Amino acid sequence: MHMANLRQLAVPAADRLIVPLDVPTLDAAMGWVERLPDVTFWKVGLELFVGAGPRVLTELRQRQKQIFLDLKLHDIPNTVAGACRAVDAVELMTVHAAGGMQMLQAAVAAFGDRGDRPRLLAVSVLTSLDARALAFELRVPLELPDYALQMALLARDAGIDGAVCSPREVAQLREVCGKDFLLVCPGVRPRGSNIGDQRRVMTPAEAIRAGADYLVIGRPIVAAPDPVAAWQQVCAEVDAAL
Ligand SMILES: O=c1ccn([C@@H]2O[C@H](COP(=O)(O)O)[C@@H](O)[C@H]2O)c(=O)[nH]1
Repeated sequence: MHMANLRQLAVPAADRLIVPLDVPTLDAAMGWVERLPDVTFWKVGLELFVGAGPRVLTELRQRQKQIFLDLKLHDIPNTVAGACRAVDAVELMTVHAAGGMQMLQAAVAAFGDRGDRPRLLAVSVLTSLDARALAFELRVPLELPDYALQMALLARDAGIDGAVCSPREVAQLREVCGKDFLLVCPGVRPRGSNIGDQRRVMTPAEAIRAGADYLVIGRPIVAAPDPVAAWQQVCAEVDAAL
């Protein structure tokens, strides 16, 4: 199934949720996989990949889990292409749109027409940034939603399959980038939960209704007093929004 067609299909909520394994060791990661057996899609980010190495991908694969390798590659084109060539058997992986057209095209080209290639996502604007940081720290002379859109369009023009964006921008990106552009949203917080270091958040139901294909939800589930109940609650909220 082409992932971008999820919204047109009756895909249950659980298959649209990705839970990050933001832990330092393989044991800790596999502990979560056992504790939340209904989670089918796990995200491996920098902390776990640096701490546990590629073995974590093998372990997840052996358990028939889908994998989002979220390394947010951002380097010169040759280096990013080399890293992409080394990636095997993951469903999704990330590069930074801010790496520019040549870097994005190098990432796409690195996979060639490999049938098992991951869907490539470009991070548009990190969900931990707000308009003030974009303007006064990064000195980007565009409004944040416009910049996020430009980053997504750059990625799409480079042949990237989709973008990581805040739910706040997902409706606009969906409208402009089209129905087949995969949109994956972190920065999702059930009502009343702690936003932590996230800055541009919406609830799971709002994010799905706005056009997200997948939601990435970590701490509201894993830091909840009862993570299984928190997971089930998010699934119910998303199911009701579909
Ligand atoms: O813009 C981005 C890109 C990636 N992330 C990642 O998503 C999860 C979010 O975890 P929470 O605990 O739900 O905040 C985390 O692994 C980030 O690395 C993001 O938050 N924003």
